[in-house]
Amino acid sequence: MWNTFLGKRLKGCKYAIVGAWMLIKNEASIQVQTIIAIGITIAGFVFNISATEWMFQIFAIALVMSIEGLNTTVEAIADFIHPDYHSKIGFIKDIAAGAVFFAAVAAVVIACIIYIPKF
Ligand SMILES: Nc1ncnc2c1ncn2[C@@H]1O[C@H](COP(=O)(O)OP(=O)(O)OP(=O)(O)O)[C@@H](O)[C@H]1O
Repeated sequence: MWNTFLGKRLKGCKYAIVGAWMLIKNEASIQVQTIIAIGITIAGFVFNISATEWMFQIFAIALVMSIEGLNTTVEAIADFIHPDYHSKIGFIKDIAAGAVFFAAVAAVVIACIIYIPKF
């Protein structure tokens, strides 16, 4: 069953879910973002935000957490291939963190656009 086309895709999903759980279980930054995601989702229900606002909010949460996951991946690869201090490793880690910063700024702006008018 697992060697069929569908079986291989299902196996891929299983690995992806395990990877997502490992991120949530082990990475402090992902844990903080998960708590923020839960908080902002509760706020969405409390303030009864529109379908369009839900779409932007869900997209912003997914964007930040996805890029944070990739940032963690880059850090893990960098530490694996070169555990010692190296200016190139520092550069690679800094630009990976910079990618998260872009998404985080966009998410904060989206949250402000949705929630500031509700006060
Ligand atoms: N091996 C290294 N060589 C050079 N600079 C490094 C190295 N490791 C880390 N740094 C510098 O320290 C910063 C933080 O790196 P670190 O791996 O601790 O990531 P972090 O942002 O603290 O992420 P996390 O908390 O998820 O581990 C990097 O952005 C980089 O500037």
